[in-house]
Amino acid sequence: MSHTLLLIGCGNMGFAMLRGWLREDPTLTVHVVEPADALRDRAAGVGALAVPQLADLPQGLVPEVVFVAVKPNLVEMVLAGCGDFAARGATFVSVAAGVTTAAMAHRLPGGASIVRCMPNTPAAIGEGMMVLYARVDVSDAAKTLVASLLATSGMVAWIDDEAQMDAVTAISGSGPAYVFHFIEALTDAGIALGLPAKTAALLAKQTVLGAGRLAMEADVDPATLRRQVTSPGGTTAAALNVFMSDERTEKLVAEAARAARDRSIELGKSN
Ligand SMILES: NC(=O)C1=CN([C@@H]2O[C@H](COP(=O)(O)OP(=O)(O)OC[C@H]3O[C@@H](n4cnc5c(N)ncnc54)[C@H](O)[C@@H]3O)[C@@H](O)[C@H]2O)C=CC1
Ligand SMILES: O=C(O)[C@@H]1CCC=N1
Repeated sequence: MSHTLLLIGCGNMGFAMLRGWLREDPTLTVHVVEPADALRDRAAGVGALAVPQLADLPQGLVPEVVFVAVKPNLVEMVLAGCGDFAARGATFVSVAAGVTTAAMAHRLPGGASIVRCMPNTPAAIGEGMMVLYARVDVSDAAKTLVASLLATSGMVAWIDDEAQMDAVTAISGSGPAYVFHFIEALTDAGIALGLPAKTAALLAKQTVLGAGRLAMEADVDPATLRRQVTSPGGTTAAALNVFMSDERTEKLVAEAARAARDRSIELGKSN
């Protein structure tokens, strides 16, 4: 069934979702509000109807879902201009890190239907991790619609405790950047060991892709998969001795995730 959506903010995350939606379902009508000319053109290029500001949208527009993908400090200001959509029954979905549904509700008419989502940028290729939290007053029909739309961007999971959203942000929201950083480091290591840059980059990317898919599809856990690569006294053991001595990697990753979680909490307090 065809749906009418509104996306406010079409930067990195907004466009990643938009591209996923329209690739999976070209019958969707997606209005976009995005002040930056080049980003509006990019949105129009994948089939959206893009305007610079809310006031430029068609009169009487009835979006079933309003996705808000602006920076956290702008969410409340944007929502303050969306009262008419709430009155027409829209469900609001914010992807902003840290911004609570209570802060959103504060800017919308009473009883507005509000969902919070923590997506990630692999949504652009239908491989996102889309984590959702709905306030108690969101109808089952609205939840089903939001989940089905976001399923076009990847895997959907619900949480029922909004406080967990800060941890979710630290793991899957920011997580792609950690993996990209690892790919950069593995590529640089390959180059340092004498591989041509293109070869090193290909090996690093395909290895991360293949390992991720195997971890997802295998019927054993990642620790078992790791052991299957590690011949006693072999090359992998030599490398893992570096990664694993003093639980170096675990400590580093835990510290990084804590920093992201703490920043998410701070972003919530400053709104
Ligand atoms: N980039 C990522 O991987 C993820 C980002 N998020 C969240 O998504 C939100 C957006 O982040 P990014 O896309 O990375 O930032 P971005 O800066 O790439 O995109 C924000 C967009 O909002 C536009 N904008 C500014 N004022 C506006 C207004 N009044 N009306 C409409 N659009 C306006 C900007 O021109 C910009 O294109 C943030 O709240 C962030 O916490 C969540 C998960 C992952
Ligand atoms: O860095 C950020 O704040 C956003 C939220 C999760 C990923 N990017």
